[in-house]
Amino acid sequence: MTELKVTSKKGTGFYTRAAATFLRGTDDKAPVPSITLSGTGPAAATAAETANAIQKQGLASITRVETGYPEVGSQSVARLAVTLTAPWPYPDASSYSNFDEIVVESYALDHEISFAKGILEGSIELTLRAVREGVSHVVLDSRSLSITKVTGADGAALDFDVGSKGRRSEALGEALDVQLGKALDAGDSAVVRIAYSTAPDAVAIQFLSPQQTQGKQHPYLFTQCQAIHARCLMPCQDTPGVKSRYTAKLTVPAPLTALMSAVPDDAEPKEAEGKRCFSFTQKVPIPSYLLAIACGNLVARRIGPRSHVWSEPEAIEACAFEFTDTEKFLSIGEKLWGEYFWGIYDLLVLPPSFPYGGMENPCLTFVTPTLLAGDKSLAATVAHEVTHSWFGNLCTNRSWECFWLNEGFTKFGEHRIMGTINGPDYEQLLVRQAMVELAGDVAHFGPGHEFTKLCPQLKGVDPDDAFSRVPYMKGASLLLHLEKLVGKDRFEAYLKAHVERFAGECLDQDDFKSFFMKHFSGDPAVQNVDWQRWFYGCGMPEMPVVHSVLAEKVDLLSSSLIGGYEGAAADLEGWFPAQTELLLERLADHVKSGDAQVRSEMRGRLDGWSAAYGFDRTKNAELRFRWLKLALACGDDSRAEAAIQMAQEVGRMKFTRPLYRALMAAPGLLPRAKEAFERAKPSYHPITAKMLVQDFAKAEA
Ligand SMILES: CC/C=C\C/C=C\C[C@@H](O)/C=C/C=C/C=C\[C@@H](O)CCCC(=O)O
Ligand SMILES: [Zn+2]
Repeated sequence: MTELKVTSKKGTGFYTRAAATFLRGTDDKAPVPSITLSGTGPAAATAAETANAIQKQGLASITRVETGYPEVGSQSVARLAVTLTAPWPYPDASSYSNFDEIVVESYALDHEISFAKGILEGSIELTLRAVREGVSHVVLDSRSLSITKVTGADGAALDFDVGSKGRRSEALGEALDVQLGKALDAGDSAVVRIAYSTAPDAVAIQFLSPQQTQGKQHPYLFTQCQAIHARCLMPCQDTPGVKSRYTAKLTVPAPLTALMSAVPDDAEPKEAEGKRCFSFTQKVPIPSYLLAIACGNLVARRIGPRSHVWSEPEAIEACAFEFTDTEKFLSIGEKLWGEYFWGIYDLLVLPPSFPYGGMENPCLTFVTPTLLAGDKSLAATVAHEVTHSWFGNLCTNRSWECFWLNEGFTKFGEHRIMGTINGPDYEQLLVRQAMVELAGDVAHFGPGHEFTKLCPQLKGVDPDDAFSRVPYMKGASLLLHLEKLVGKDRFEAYLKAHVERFAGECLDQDDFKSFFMKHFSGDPAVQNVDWQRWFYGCGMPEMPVVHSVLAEKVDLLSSSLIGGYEGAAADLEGWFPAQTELLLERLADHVKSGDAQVRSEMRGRLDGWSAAYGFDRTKNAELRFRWLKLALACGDDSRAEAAIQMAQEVGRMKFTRPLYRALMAAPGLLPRAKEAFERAKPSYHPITAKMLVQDFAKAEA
């Protein structure tokens, strides 16, 4: 093991310089397994800061900072495990694009959707602006696109290559490098037009046959671009660090309707020769991950002054009923964070294979049909997506390494909106419930895992692999912590100022911190925030202090049930479904932390609980999912079929992945789970299928 030992009372700068000298002096083909930094100070913080500084200088990729910091003699030692790699040459860990030299200001899409071939065929015209002197090429992200022609503004062909200079990988796809035919000065514009078609197995797109839709008459298509799947749809700078305006023309078979994350140009499409042509404009610059397309037999109902809900005709009444609170969420958001910027706020309820609860596509949030509980009880997801109108869509994370700036702010905002409606005690209940779920995800990765950091490193990593509740709830925990330091009113004023400052821009954790510290400049309350630990520390964050009578009621009932009380329907009278969710989480925690005897005892009580509370009959997907997971954790094989059925019918990964994982973990059920997965695979969205293939590979390894 090659080791650098630095023993000093000096600070981070000293360590960083010493580590940098050491790294530069080594043969860069030989990996350096570890560097040990020892110091008499708080070595843990120093190690984390050093790792961050080394990374920021592009000297090395730090695989992990070990936690533990044992005492060696009188010193506490922090160990940095370092893998020496060539500095990352691109401005974003998840993109090959050279957006530090030239940016896409706007683009125009022109596509025909071919359901027969399972592809989109057409072109994109990019308007570029150089941001450096002498730029002669543009590098775009792409994945499996068939590119037929690349031309400039005058129609003359431009040279291009795909995946050259090692810019091709499983995680990032292939760089499309286009020569502009001249060197641009900073501020100069250029136009590039690319004719291409998408691949039939594009991960961003799911094509559904008529049989897979509710109406069974027409095909359906929808996209999911977050995090880095827009490159399967179009050559683009697929980084949240670049925002562009777009227009689009979509030609689809009649009588289908096309929708996009934009405002339709016309009330009705142009129709001719069995085809319909829709056009759209998104005049607010957005990052590539917010591009979205849907096409199917779709109808709309008005649900508010600026909102419609869209779905297949068979579900439209249920959808219109479920989402009537949308305008309430929007107007609370406006009070808290300022003007709603996007004109319309429509919802599209997708088929069950939609992989997420919701996706904040501007002007047209996509949501899962698992929100249709029939009693509006799961509409908090809409409050979440509405909150993205400010946090994420307007003030955007600069890269996926600071995804928490989208999701942590949004989770905080979602809870605040729901708390404004149902009271602060309810908000605290949601926080408590979300922290339980966060603990589950941290335990799943392991408490020292890179992905448990608020700002993880993602070089060479598929962001889908890093996705968890960490950016959501560790991020929201940081905001709750800061709010506690400065007080609620001052924090609310700060959030408004944050939106004003970063609207239309991108930010990372350093921008966030600088602005926060400037806003509260000189305030002693914020001088001791341990930013390093919040941003780069692994594992669970400090738990927000939660006082919730609603949550206490849950604790009381779960203790009674665990203690042998049989339960009665009246126990849950007047309860919010979120309380019942927490109850089921609590019971599952008890089972997971117990031994075989505990599992068997709890298994024996399941039928009684279901008789009392109707768990086996619930139509609420959140409750059904938790109930089935609890049953599997207890070793109750009699409910395995119901779990398999839910995992097969619902493609929302929040449910599908843990259900399969629970089945895989149950003694003897792995082959049955695998067989069920193989049968259902053709109906899953490609992202869900990809993640499940990985989950099964891990379980079988
Ligand atoms: C630190 C993590 C780094 C990068 C991840 C970035 C994107 C992850 C990618 O997998 C896409 C995520 C899309 C999420 C969309 C909606 C979620 O808020 C839904 C949450 C789960 C659910 O309710 O179903
Ligand atoms: Zn979100």
